[in-house]
Amino acid sequence: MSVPVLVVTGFLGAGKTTFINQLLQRSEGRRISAIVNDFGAINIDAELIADAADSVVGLKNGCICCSLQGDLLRTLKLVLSQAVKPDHIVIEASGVADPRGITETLMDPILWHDIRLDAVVAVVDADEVAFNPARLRDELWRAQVEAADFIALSKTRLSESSGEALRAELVWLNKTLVFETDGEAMPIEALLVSDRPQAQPGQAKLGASRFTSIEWLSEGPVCLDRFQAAIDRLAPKLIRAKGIVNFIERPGQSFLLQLVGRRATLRPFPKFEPDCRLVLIGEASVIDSETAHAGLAEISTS
Ligand SMILES: Nc1nc2c(ncn2[C@@H]2O[C@H](COP(=O)(O)OP(=O)(O)OP(=O)(O)O)[C@@H](O)[C@H]2O)c(=O)[nH]1
Repeated sequence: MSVPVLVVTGFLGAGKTTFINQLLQRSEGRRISAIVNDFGAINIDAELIADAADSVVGLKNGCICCSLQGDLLRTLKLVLSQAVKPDHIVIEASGVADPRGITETLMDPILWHDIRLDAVVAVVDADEVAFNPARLRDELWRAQVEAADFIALSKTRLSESSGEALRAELVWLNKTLVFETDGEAMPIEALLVSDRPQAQPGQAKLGASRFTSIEWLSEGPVCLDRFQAAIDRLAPKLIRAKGIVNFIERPGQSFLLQLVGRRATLRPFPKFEPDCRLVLIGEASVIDSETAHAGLAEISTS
């Protein structure tokens, strides 16, 4: 019997990891292996999912829709070679991935008998679209939504906006299977088993080259005020940042930074990690590694 695969796609910071964690929590005893692709060289998402899934494999430093297609195949083989096969495999695509590259990989003959693409879910950040309606015209955003069988709307409760433009767009794109990620009625049965049409091979894919991912590592804790000031300065140039940091002022406690568009949060991280690591993602035309590192340099200066 082939193992069904659920692909979770969605723009940078849309809420894919959060959604997968919710799904895993409601999976009622199914054995689920997760494959998580972070665009940057540091795989924060794999760590955020680690406790909830049966097994988690992180694929980093590239994108599984293009440069890491081979790695995805090898990882799937590895997951399938476990003593006990999973009931389901969930793949979190990076936020820059065009899902068509992934669905094509899943049809590779070496996996034909072992897995079957079951469904594609696109997580859509309703708050971001309300704030930035131009996102509806973004080619990558559209490719992710168009490839999806289901749309999971995240952050629907963050703003007053009714999300009318978004809903109209989804109807126009013929996306009727829409649900809210933080709604009680997440359609687990539909998400973990469904029939789907074959993807059309040969369509041009929107690669990761539009975005750049910048890593920053620092040994030991940093100064909280300087860190916040640096993030504030860099935020307008970024689409996404995440990482684990710890501060001189809060010994023994690590914090998880999440920045999506204009929203940044810093929350206690359940594990203590002595060093700091951040991934910053932006449009390559807006930010480069040098500018980002210059912006972060002050944090580490004692
Ligand atoms: N209020 C609210 N916040 C959310 C929701 N979904 C996700 N978030 C927050 O949005 C931020 C990004 O969520 P993630 O789940 O890491 O997003 P992602 O799509 O995996 O991000 P990338 O892998 O970097 O593209 C985090 O701070 C989450 O806590 C939601 O439905 N409501």
